[in-house]
Amino acid sequence: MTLRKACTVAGAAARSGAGIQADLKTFQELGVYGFTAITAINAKHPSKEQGLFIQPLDAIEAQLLIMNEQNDIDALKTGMLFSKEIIELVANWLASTSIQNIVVDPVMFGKFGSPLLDFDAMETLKTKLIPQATIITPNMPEATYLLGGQKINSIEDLQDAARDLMQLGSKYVLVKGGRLQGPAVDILYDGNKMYKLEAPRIDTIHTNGAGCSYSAAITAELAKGKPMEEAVLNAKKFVTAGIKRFIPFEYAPGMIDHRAYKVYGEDEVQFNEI
Ligand SMILES: Nc1ncnc2c1ncn2[C@@H]1O[C@H](COP(=O)(O)OP(=O)(O)OP(=O)(O)O)[C@@H](O)[C@H]1O
Ligand SMILES: Cc1ncc(CO)c(N)n1
Repeated sequence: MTLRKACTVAGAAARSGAGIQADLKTFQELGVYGFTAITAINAKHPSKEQGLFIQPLDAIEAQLLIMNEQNDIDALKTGMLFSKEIIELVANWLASTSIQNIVVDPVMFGKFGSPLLDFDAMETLKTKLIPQATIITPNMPEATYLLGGQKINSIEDLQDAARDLMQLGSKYVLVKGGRLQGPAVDILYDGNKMYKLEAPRIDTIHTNGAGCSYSAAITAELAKGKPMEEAVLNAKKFVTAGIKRFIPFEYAPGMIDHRAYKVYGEDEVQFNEI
């Protein structure tokens, strides 16, 4: 069997729970080969004011060109892109390729609200990148910002947000309800059918990288040729297992364990059309 290739265009995260490192670990665990293009280095520490190092555009462009030299990328995800200029570069490059499966994780904030997207980049994200996406995977605050301030406080609000976000032009929308109370519910919508994914909530603060790894797992599954519904369900199982076996960190919330799915097997996730 040919080894499928998945690619991530995202920021590096020093603790490796989130960002490029999380993506690469996820690709490896799910059996696809991973390519990376690093847009920024996120190395925040409580004792340091600024730990975000944005990479020059020519460095990012060089990585994109190298990754796609053989024109054999099966699926690609974007994570932290930070600026209008980087989003434009990635969007223009994507339009020049024949990549079929494009997962856009519209990363805007770190776990505790540090900005990972420039305030003037939102419009470019919405008009240049998202229309090229096969699926977008916003969490609740990201969905709210993409929808110009629409509040999300319930599962019904997640459903409304999924419907409204379809207007931005992706083929599928996955709105993640990680910040709601109760079970961990996400909504998948294809413009026609709507699905609810539900996993038991795990009582932990160590969920760093859950979102990045979720979109990376969807990318890996799409690279293997899985249909979207199955790709999202497998990805949810992957991320739920990772949260369950979290890796605590001393002075800050720790991260998910990317090995968990392979080591301990899958967890119960309900997937129903609603
Ligand atoms: N405590 C938890 N127990 C079980 N599942 C959770 C928990 N917290 C989040 N999830 C699930 O993890 C996935 C990621 O969701 P979340 O909304 O936290 O994304 P995110 O904010 O983008 O994550 P991050 O910023 O940490 O990368 C979703 O499927 C969500 O339902
Ligand atoms: C580099 C990077 N990407 C994404 C996130 C969001 O979790 C983060 N904290 N850091």
